[in-house]
Amino acid sequence: MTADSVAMLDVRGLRKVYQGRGRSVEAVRDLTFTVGPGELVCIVGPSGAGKTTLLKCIAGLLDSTGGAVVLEGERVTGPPPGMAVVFQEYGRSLFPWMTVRQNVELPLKEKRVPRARRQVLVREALEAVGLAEAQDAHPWQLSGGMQQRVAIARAVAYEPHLLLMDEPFAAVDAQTRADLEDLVRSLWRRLGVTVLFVTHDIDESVYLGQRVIVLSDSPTVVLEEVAIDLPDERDQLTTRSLPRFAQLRGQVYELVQQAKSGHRPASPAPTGAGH
Ligand SMILES: Nc1ncnc2c1ncn2[C@@H]1O[C@H](COP(=O)(O)OP(=O)(O)OP(=O)(O)O)[C@@H](O)[C@H]1O
Repeated sequence: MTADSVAMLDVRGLRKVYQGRGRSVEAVRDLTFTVGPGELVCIVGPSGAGKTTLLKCIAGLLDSTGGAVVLEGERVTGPPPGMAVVFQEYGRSLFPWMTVRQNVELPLKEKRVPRARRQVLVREALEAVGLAEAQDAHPWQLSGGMQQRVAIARAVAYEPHLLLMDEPFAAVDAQTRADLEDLVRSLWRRLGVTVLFVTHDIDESVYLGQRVIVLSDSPTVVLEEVAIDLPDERDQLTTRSLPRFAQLRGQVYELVQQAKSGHRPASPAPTGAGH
């Protein structure tokens, strides 16, 4: 990103301390990073690193203790209109009593999109994820991978500026996962949406991302950012067998191992938030 371009997402000195009865847990210590418009950025980190905490703060679902999340120049203080989230638990994110079409349409009704436009957006989104035929089915009649595609269609139909994905493919089988990864890449390239994708899968982060942000263990800071200089045209077989893919995977793997053993960056990331 150039210095004068406006960040789509600006996370500045983010800190989150959970307060319990007589006990506090510092989950996120000091996170600073930006995501430019149209970028696809992956975040990896060891289990418990605070990835979900970070995403909830970005999505405005959780108040931070310090620092700021700024989306398109506006500080996030609650769920922002320009954002959609796809969670890991597709089973719980779709309403079982609604059809596929109704599930995809629901957020558009809440956004007060006129009926005719809603129909176009729903149809296009279901076509984009290959589920046009299943629009009258109920989620429980579909496989796990298909349900997750409905969740992706719902997010895409909403026309978000920023799409947040929280380990969205952790619960599907390997073959479905590969298909869904390709679906995300093709939607991203076609729609020009900005994507922030959280995963614990190192291969997935390298395959998908233009950039991988590696988090330390909790209390979390950014350990390192790795630029993924693989060709934009990616496919599961060719890309994953490139020597450069193996190098990048090795580099990210090494960083995640360091994170697990408690390694912190040599000089702390600038907080810009004065704490
Ligand atoms: N509501 C809560 N109250 C207290 N501590 C919490 C709460 N939620 C999370 N934590 C703690 O904050 C830290 C980060 O948790 P978080 O779930 O964000 O990590 P994660 O990277 O998403 O983990 P995983 O990869 O295992 O899903 C952990 O130490 C966790 O125990």
